[in-house]
Amino acid sequence: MNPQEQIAELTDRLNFYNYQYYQNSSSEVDDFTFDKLLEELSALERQYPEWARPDSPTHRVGGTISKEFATVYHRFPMLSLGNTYSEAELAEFDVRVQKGLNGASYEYICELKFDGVALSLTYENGILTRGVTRGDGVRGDDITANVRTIRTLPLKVNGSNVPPLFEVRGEGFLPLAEFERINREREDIGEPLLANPRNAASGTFKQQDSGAVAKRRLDCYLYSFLSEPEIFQTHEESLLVMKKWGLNVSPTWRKCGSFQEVMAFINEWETRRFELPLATDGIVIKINRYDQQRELGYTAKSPRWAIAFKYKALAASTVLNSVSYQVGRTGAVTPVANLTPVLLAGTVVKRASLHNSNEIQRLGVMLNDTVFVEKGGEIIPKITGVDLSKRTDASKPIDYPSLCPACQTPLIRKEGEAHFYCPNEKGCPPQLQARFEHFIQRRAMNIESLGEGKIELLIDRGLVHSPADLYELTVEKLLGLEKVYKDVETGKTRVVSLREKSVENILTAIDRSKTQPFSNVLFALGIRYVGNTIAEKLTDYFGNIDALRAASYETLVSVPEVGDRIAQSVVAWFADSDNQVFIERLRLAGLQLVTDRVAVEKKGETLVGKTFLYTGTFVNFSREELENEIEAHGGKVLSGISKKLNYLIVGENPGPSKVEKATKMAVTMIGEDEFLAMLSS
Ligand SMILES: NC(=O)c1ccc[n+]([C@@H]2O[C@H](COP(=O)([O-])OP(=O)(O)OC[C@H]3O[C@@H](n4cnc5c(N)ncnc54)[C@H](O)[C@@H]3O)[C@@H](O)[C@H]2O)c1
Ligand SMILES: [Zn+2]
Repeated sequence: MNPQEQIAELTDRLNFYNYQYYQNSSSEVDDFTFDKLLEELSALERQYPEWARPDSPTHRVGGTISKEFATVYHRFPMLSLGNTYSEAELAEFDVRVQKGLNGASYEYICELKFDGVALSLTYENGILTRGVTRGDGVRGDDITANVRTIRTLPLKVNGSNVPPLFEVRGEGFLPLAEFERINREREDIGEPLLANPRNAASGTFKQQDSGAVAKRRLDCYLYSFLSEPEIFQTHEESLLVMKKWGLNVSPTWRKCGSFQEVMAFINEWETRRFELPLATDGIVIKINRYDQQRELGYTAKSPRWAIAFKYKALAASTVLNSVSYQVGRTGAVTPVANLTPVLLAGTVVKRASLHNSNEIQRLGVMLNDTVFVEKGGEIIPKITGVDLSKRTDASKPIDYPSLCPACQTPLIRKEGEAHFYCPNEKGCPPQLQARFEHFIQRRAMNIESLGEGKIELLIDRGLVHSPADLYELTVEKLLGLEKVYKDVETGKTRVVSLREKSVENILTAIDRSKTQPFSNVLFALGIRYVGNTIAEKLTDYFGNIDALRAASYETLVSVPEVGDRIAQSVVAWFADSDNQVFIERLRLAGLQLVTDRVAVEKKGETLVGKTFLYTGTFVNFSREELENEIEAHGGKVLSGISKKLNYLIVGENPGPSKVEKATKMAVTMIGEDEFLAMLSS
């Protein structure tokens, strides 16, 4: 390839990666590879400026705007950041700063580089009026409704000297715990897993249904303040005041007076960042004084007064000793790599996920190979490659089992799915155990006193085969049972024994589970693809198990959020005679198979993410109607005045103490008319 072709090829390729990344929230390559290719293109363009294409990604912010949202022009452009992975290049940046400031002294503010989605938020008269994505830097998508679902983002800012109009910028992200929760739930119902927290956050912010967005608890850290005229002298001052006004500023930033201090900050956070509740991919270094920022200025794509130092994904190399195969609740078989223990990002890694057999093939990994293990945003490290230079005759191909490792049933693979499955749903021990664990979890029947090995013990002794058997347990059957567990890895033993107190706890919890609402029972049944949310939708629609059982495929697909796959799965589940017996046994045991709640019909989303309390009487609504109206529009009714309350709706003859408390806590008070206007806004 000649340089012109090379430039064209790189331009097309990087534009494609950008498109996938910003438009479809998916990464075709890892960030390090992307950044290296961009650098390569940049170097070629410097050498052969005549071949640089007008659509080159080197001069432009990578994002795009979409048709699904209204387009908003930014008051101030939203730029990217220059980045580097090396200390030497960072030192060069420092030298450029020195020169640019003609020898004047300066300070840096170092912050973590949060790995999410850049957001611009506008406040008018203290009220959050607009949330916009970075887009192409000049204009972005208006995602105000979605941004309002972020609980830590104040809908109203209170404080002294708040300018009538200002903009704050920050990073919207999906906390790691939330990312893991969503993936556990997806795994539970057989949905494909979200790849990483950044892409998950990006995809979530772009959803049309802000009710669905609210269910994923997005969060946001703010790191920049803009107003005209400027009201601060330094970035530090802006961070302190934002914090004081209740805007969520991460406490991890530090002022650094020298390059050495910057390096110390970078080194300190290389491993500490894994303790943070969100994914980070580097450090952002910014000149503190605004006048010096102005003096240094901007390129077309990024400020000259700031730079990102990005951490290479932390990697270690170690030996793959064996592969274990875990069988999940749905029968899906997941290969797990057992490694020679190795230190990575401050923790000892002994295991890594291999996802599925495609992944083993893609990596070309063999037993006894030396492999690279990386820790990214996710908790479980992953194998990213094989060190072929260390491969010896000892390397042997991984024999993917054709039989279930637990029950020896031949595994099957459904078309279009990456996983192999054990089809022996009713007899495969790990599937059985996982079904029990699903049944007893808090969001289902809430019998968690059966956790930690106790269920295993009951299955082991043949006391329970189906969750319905739980309701026939007695003190006599349980008292005195004991089992010694030996950890294969550590050799340590653990005794699980059922004495009087734990037997009492178990039986009480089982008894109490009979009052769990129908939607919990429905979720507990473990019908594939019927997660918590779908169980609630089905409950709202059918109201009881008999109506659901009688429902045809056509009826089911007409239920909100129920698609083809779920409907098929529900029909198939009820057609199974064992499941019918199961339900009858649960009915006899006294479980709730009918709902007692009156479904609130959804009317709109104008109140999503907002919280309300009311006081007094109203012209258009009874109190109950008012509550229903709030919920029907996606809002939430709180039980008292707290920091979490956004609006107090004040009717006639309001309670003086509520009004007084709301005034003291600066809660926004609105009348019935304003509330009506909000409903339809
Ligand atoms: N893997 C892929 O396919 C692919 C494709 C496109 C881009 N990317 C990655 O994205 C990068 C380009 O994205 P970019 O233009 O958003 O640049 P960037 O993410 O490297 O840096 C700019 C962004 O950093 C964020 N940020 C986080 N913490 C911050 C803080 N404390 N202060 C200021 N900003 C902070 C802001 O959102 C800002 O817009 C590339 O370098 C690459 O690593 C990857
Ligand atoms: Zn099996």
